[in-house]
Amino acid sequence: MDLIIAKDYSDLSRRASRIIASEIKKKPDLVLGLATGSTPLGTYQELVRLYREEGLDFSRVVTFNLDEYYGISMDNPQSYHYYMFENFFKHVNIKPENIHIPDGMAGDVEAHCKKYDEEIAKYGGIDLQLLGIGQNGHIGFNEPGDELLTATHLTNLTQNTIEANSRFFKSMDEVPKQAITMGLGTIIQAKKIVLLASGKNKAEIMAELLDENAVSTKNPASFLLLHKDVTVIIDEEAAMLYSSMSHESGDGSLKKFMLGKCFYGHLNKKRPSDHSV
Ligand SMILES: N[C@@H]1[C@@H](O)[C@H](O)[C@@H](COP(=O)(O)O)O[C@@H]1O
Repeated sequence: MDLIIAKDYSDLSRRASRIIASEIKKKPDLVLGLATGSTPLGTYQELVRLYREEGLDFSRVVTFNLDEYYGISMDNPQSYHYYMFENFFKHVNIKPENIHIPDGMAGDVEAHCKKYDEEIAKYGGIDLQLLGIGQNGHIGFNEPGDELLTATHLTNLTQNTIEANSRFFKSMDEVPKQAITMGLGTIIQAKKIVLLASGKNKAEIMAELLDENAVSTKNPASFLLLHKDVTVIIDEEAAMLYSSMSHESGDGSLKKFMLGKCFYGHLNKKRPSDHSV
């Protein structure tokens, strides 16, 4: 796992978009896994800018979104369909037939989920998966619990997630209580993963993820520690607890981060104390 500590949200968004752009240039028919929430918004804006100003070509890119609320239709402004079209798809030259998002109104959910995974497999799996993280460690809508499911499935949202996501809705009652999400297996099979976290409200979960070096179903994102190509990009606010804990280790080294390398992106150089494994 590589860790990049970006200066702020704009820096984080630029860095994430550059990684995605470089993968598209290497493989124009990239299979791109996409996330929603507020964190990737800046990344989408940057990608749109790269399309407009630098001709980044999405015409052969295939996308699969991580998740969708269950019980709301795609024209509902709170749906992830709506979000993706408004914030990204309608601004670039992606082909509608190359866009895949779980259907929140699917009648036979089980069959729909199965088909979603089959479709991903048909394209040879996801090349690059973009991820945000919930304050409770959820990725997609894989919530902490006693077990985590591997395949795409219908899931119940935890109270913590319902509360966190209620900021996008008029009232708590309107927040869907269920969602369709890719499973941990689908996510972890992506060839490359980029996880983004921004802001103080992600500091605790990021410290837990980066400092503990342990895998637990209580923190679904911890399974990313097992993946060989994960880049975590966080801004200084989200790194707040992680950095200070590490710096308090005495010699100023980021010694707890043993599984990969830490890179202070905005300083434009590796710190002498950084670990590379
Ligand atoms: N299902 C999405 C996740 O994929 C996302 O990572 C999370 C964090 O959202 P935000 O970036 O707004 O903090 O929100 C939702 O629950």
